Amino acid sequence: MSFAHFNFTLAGNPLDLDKIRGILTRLEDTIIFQLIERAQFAHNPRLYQRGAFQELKDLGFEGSMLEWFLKETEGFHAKARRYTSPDEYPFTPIEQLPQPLLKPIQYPQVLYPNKVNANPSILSFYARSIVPRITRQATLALATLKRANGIVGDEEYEDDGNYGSAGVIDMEVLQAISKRVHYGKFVSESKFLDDPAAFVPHILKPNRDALAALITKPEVERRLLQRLRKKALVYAQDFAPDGEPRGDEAKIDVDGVVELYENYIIPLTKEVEVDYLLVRLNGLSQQEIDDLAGKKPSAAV
Ligand SMILES: O=C(O)C(=O)C[C@]1(C(=O)O)C=C[C@@H](O)C=C1
Repeated sequence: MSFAHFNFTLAGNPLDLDKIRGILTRLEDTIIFQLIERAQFAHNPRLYQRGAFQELKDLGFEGSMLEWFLKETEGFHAKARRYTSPDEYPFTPIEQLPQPLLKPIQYPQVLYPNKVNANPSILSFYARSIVPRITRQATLALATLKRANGIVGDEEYEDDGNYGSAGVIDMEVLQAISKRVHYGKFVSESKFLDDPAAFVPHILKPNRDALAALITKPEVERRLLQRLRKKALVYAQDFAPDGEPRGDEAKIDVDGVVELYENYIIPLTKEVEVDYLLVRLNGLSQQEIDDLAGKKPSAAV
């Protein structure tokens, strides 16, 4: 017997909102720890620039080194059927990835069929805003070291040459953020089924702002940001051999982690929720839509 199909929701009702929020909370830990890992290295902007490495151009690859890492790694993961799971989304266009070698798993159809994919936005904000922010300390330390060793006037002070190490961590951060953001579809389906009549008119119109207002829960966001700051403060501590906190400089810019959630991860999750709702009635008959529009809410969320 295989339990693989339970993994993406840990069994039970996959649309239980508390359970989905539990998955989002667990992913906070993953994201914070991976950002701490990435913060050890300098910015290394060449990783994110298209065509920065002649070696890749010689291979006929036009994208950035990070995109190359993603394509190669996701190619391998695709063979192990990673992207057949409803909560896994590759950054490389799926048609450029190999077919799974393993037989597909028959996942229960929980989400309404859709093509919503926020990965291009995630990749762009991560490279443009997140990496420079969380690597600032490491980059400054590198510049100081280079200056102390007489390497002055070096424009590449943000570059420590650890492209492999930094890029591998980047991929892990990106995959965790992507999973988190695309869980918005499960959140959205759960909210929709809870009170379809509230959503149907705004989907038919369509009215993004009204849908965004329906899915937004300010108190949940407020508590999330509060919890995230506390977690980041604890995880960012260094410990002495006897287990006492050292009180040194934090291993990560805690404000940077909170801003990442506030300015990018939560807004993008909401965008995915709204985008998903906008296609939620596609292909349904008028009768089916009327039935949904006439349904009573099951419980307050
Ligand atoms: O928990 C929810 O209800 C969600 O929709 C998820 C989320 C989030 O990204 O964390 C997004 C929108 C809500 O305002 C609250 C939280």
